[in-house]
Amino acid sequence: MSSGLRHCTPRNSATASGPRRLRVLVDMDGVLADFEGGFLKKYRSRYPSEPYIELEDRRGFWVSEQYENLKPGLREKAISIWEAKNFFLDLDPIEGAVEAVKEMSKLTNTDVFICTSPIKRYQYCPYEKYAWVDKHLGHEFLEQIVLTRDKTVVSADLLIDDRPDINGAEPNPTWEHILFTACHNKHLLLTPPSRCLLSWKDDWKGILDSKRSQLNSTHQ
Ligand SMILES: O=c1ccn([C@@H]2O[C@H](COP(=O)(O)O)[C@@H](O)[C@H]2O)c(=O)[nH]1
Ligand SMILES: [Mg+2]
Repeated sequence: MSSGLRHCTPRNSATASGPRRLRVLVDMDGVLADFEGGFLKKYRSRYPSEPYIELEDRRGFWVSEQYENLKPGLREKAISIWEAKNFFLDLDPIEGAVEAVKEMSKLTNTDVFICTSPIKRYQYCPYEKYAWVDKHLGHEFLEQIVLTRDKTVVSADLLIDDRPDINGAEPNPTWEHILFTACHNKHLLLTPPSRCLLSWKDDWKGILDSKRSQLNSTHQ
């Protein structure tokens, strides 16, 4: 006879039958898709007589701010590039990203989600982010997309993201932020215990393994 109590094991806890699953969020722009390279190419082609910033001179997450500082009025021109049709769809994959994410998703006890912030002008961007994932990672990855403007409310163990400051409604996100190196953040000094990935050639598996050990030791 049932006691009326539900004895359920939280899906994400270590159990006698095995370790808990690791959940990894992987950002899209600047981590999987080459936002900065794609922007510069289209900006220079659309505004050939305007000044521009070489990728090695990029500083700060906001492209629009650095362009506005370069010349007043360039903020709107910069924004017009990523608001245009096919901007997000045409982005090239970052070197090694597609292979790494496919490999990551095949690891045992690992769930990978693509966690990306769409722009608020939604005519093209959300559709094109889905289309990009379909094109480069395959149809099955469409199940793994999280579109949000606030990544702090998404629960996971790791977030691999090129944006240095990730804030939102949740002051204590569950994930550890792994800063993915990009042209705009490579000059920042990380203070331990903050960790980074220099590229997809870097030891991302080592980071997942260490997180897994950390979680399995604290949850036993
Ligand atoms: O100057 C900029 C640079 C980027 N953006 C937009 O921000 C998001 C970044 O998304 P992440 O998920 O954090 O990678 C993307 O939609 C860019 O278009 C911006 O608005 N202004
Ligand atoms: Mg990003």
